[in-house]
Amino acid sequence: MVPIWTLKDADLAAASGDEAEAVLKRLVLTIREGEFVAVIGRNGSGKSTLLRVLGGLVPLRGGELAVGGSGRSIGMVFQNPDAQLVGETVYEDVCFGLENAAVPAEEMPERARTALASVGLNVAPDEPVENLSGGQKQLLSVAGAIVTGARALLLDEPTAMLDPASKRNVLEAVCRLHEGGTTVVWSTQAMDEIGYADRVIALDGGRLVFDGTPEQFLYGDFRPGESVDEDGELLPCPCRTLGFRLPYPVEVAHRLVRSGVPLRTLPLHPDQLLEAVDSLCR
Ligand SMILES: Nc1ncnc2c1ncn2[C@@H]1O[C@H](COP(=O)(O)OP(=O)(O)OP(=O)(O)O)[C@@H](O)[C@H]1O
Repeated sequence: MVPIWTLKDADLAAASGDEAEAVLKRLVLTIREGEFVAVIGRNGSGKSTLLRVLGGLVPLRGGELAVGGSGRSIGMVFQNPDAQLVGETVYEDVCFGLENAAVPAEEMPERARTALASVGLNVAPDEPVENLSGGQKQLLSVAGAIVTGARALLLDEPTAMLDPASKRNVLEAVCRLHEGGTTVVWSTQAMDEIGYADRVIALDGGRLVFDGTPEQFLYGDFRPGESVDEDGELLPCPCRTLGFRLPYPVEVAHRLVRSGVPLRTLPLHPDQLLEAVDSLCR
């Protein structure tokens, strides 16, 4: 797969420039065409900064960033939608990116309608942006990022303000784009979202502390069908070691395995857990 972003020893200081304040520290990372990368970490760990660096919004202080392939055709969603919404109305805002991308005027209404529908933003196109709720603004900013058909998306906690149904709409819309080949970098605090990615990277104090698959992050070295010591701890895995909470279905799976239930798959989502339990009962 073609590399899109390659970071070598990337360093970035906070505004003070003090080494102790560094926000990215010697980061070595390559993100390739077609990947769906979930970026996780506590508040202040450097997730937004990393996305801004990849998006070319913040220059590095040290090290290198090479950008290739579809890294030049990106759609971005900022953590705070107010920092990115520019139109007075919903329609104007979602068309802004289309104008910049020189999309013919006659194509705009249909493309805008499709993008708004795909994230499930059900408001009138002439609704003033200032009347939208925080979550509706977040949906609008996701629609604005995907409307141009960008081949790479940088999404900074795009579901942080969304209700469960809207969160699902956005996840499904982004998963559909990923299935069509779009590269996705998605930062999140929500552990239940990382199972949609095919790669997880974890940051801690600006350093990369994990880089692997969701299964490795959530189940460590455990393999389906293996048994564990019933008196032992839950399965050791980077998610727990790094102090994050397991997603609920994964925690249930860990407990089932510890109780001697021979799960044949490693569920990441609630429906996969149901399927895994169902298959044991058949
Ligand atoms: N413009 C800025 N000026 C100075 N320091 C900054 C700036 N932006 C971020 N920082 C610092 O960089 C560090 C990483 O911040 P960043 O926003 O990247 O973290 P994050 O992981 O996205 O956090 P959160 O989950 O709270 O959004 C923090 O210590 C923060 O104080």
